[in-house]
Amino acid sequence: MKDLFSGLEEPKGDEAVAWLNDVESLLALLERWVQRGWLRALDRALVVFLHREVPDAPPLLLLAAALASHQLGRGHVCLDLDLTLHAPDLALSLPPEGDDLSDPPPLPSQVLADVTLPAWQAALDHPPLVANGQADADASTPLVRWNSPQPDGTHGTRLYLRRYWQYEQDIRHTLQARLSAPDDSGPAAESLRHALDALFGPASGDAETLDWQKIACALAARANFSVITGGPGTGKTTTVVKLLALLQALQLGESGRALRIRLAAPTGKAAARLNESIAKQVANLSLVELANTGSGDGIDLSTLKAAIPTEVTTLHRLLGSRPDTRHFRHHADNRLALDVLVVDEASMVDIEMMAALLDALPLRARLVLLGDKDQLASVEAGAVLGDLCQRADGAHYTPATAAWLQAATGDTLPERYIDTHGQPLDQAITMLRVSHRFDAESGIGQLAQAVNAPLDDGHSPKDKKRAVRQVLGAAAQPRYADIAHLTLTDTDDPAFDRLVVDGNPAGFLKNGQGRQGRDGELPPPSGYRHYLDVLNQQRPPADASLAADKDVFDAWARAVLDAHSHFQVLCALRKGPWGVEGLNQRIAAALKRQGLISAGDRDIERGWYPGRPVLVTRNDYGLGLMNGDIGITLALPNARQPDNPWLPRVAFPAGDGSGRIKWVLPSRLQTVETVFAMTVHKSQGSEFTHTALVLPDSPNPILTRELVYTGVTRAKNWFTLVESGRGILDETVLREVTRVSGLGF
Ligand SMILES: Nc1ncnc2c1ncn2[C@@H]1O[C@H](COP(=O)(O)OP(=O)(O)OP(=O)(O)O)[C@@H](O)[C@H]1O
Repeated sequence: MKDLFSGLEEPKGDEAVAWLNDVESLLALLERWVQRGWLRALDRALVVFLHREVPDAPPLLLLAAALASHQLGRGHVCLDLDLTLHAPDLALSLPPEGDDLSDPPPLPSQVLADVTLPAWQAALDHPPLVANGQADADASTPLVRWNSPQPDGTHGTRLYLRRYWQYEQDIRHTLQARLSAPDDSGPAAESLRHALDALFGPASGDAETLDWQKIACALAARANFSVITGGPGTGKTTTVVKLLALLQALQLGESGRALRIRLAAPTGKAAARLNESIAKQVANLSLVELANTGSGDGIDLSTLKAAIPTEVTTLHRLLGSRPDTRHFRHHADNRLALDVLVVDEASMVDIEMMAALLDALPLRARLVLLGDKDQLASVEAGAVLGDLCQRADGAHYTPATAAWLQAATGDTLPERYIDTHGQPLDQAITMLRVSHRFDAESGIGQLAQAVNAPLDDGHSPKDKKRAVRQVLGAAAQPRYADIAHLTLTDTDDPAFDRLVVDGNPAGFLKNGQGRQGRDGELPPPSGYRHYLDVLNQQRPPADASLAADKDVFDAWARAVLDAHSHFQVLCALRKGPWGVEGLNQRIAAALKRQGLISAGDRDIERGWYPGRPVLVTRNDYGLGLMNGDIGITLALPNARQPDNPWLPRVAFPAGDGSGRIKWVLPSRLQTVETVFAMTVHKSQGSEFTHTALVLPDSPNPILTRELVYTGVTRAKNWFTLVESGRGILDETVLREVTRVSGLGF
């Protein structure tokens, strides 16, 4: 903590005024925070509004409101007063990204130095503005406080903006209703047994080699709410495809009418990726055994296969988002017409979306959430999947669940996963524990595991740092074939250019040559030169036109987009030399020096040029583009105006698994940014053949183990870790995200 803010000076002399004595002083303080980017203008505006509506609201209450509002922009659903008093400076966006640290306004730790928890709680006892969530939940105050008993007999307090408190309540109530649905609503264990054996093979009889995928499938078939969590390549998609086959087989066998199944993901990118992998898995799925079991009696194989959907939509589309309102077309009074909903990448679903989704889902419909609980949560407030999966490692199945699983799967659970005090939610969750993508030989898998390992009694911070360093090996002597580690001396270190242009194969064992993948030898790691070469080499002839030769241009765009997904630089921050803004410019300059892109300095900063990769940052339903989509700027031949050097269009994949390309005029793209570098947050749901994660040179609370884990697990075949400051990696892997919410179940 201390290190994070060591660059900030103490305020001098008359600065030590009583900021909390009157509202004017508080507003002046908030204004200084806003000017420095420590607080959002929106957070201060809330205080102005509350003060205008209720002039006698005490400054300490107004400060809490500003901080509670600010937490929403940083992923927390509410403000925990006690946690804030223990680490006040974490309540603001500090230290400001890429900002100079001199002449700072007072820090929250100074402002709150003399404030005690009882005094702050007393200030919130203000019925016109703050309702007590336990006693007068239906009041219409803008703020709600929730008191929770502490082990020492006192109570802690969380402060919510009402809307977010309501989301939390709604989610809790709906899930509780789903979890308390009668046990006999699903198929009986015996009728599942043959079908599960047909899909997964018979039980091994060895408790230590349990097939968790089979268990996940059984539990998800039993209840109308389930969560399947697991790291990369643990088989979430494989499991869900088999689950859908099983459910359809049971349904078709019983009634002849197929279930209405929908698949969704939070972003267009994640939807497209699931689309692709589901389509592949469905095509390869052998259903003969399933159709021959009692459950599938008389089912036509092709009918069964056709009843397993492969099309994946975004949650926004599924719920029917409407322009200019945060309300969806589907809600409690106009529910979705479906029987089963599978949501992939559920870690990215924020609390508002989860509340809307549960509201629109018929209670009888089955909901299956898939995701990696250890990944970074959504950028927006709430970490619903993480909250739900807090106990997933230990499983906590009751003896009754264990007996049911034994009957349904033939597997006997080891004692350590059985808990007589298991909660209803525990019975709905399965954690897949074996990666089929990364084996013990894979540095990417080992690094993800070492970074993700929690600190506990048997695993000290020192052990953890050592474990991570051991996987990385020495820079000149990598330990694993798929990982390289680059330590930069300064911002101009040419090693960085070598990485972004050519992928720095020299940093990998044997220059990345001769590695075998599932489908033969893997090409060595590449950098951005690869897609720019494809762009130049496969360009259609100058006399071709998009109107007349669409197939030719589509094939070109597909090849460029595919080549582009071979390499991606990820970083933690937006601002500063090691943030998106600084890196985008540096990478563009490096590519320009190599003659791979040609653009003036001004265009590189804010214009369009051939080869510019862009990321869509907000859903645009008019254009059919989703937040997270990546497009590449291409120059079309301009036969009508030969003296106009280029006709710019941005090519995006249609994202529906069809391989079609959308060609969009740059002027129609309102919310895009250059994406030579992308934040780890934005990269969620994507995967790149070679991923390079760049850590900044100074500490920042944004740097957490979840961030590094998410970055590492974006890599498919090659991963490069770039360190620009000493000790930052060590510090980062020890820091964990603590999302403040009341959704503990
Ligand atoms: N039980 C298994 N035995 C062998 N291979 C498997 C098994 N389960 C999955 N796989 C293979 O492992 C790879 C990853 O599986 P899958 O895509 O289902 O995992 P996932 O958890 O959905 O991955 P992601 O991290 O992409 O979300 C696939 O190639 C799949 O065929």
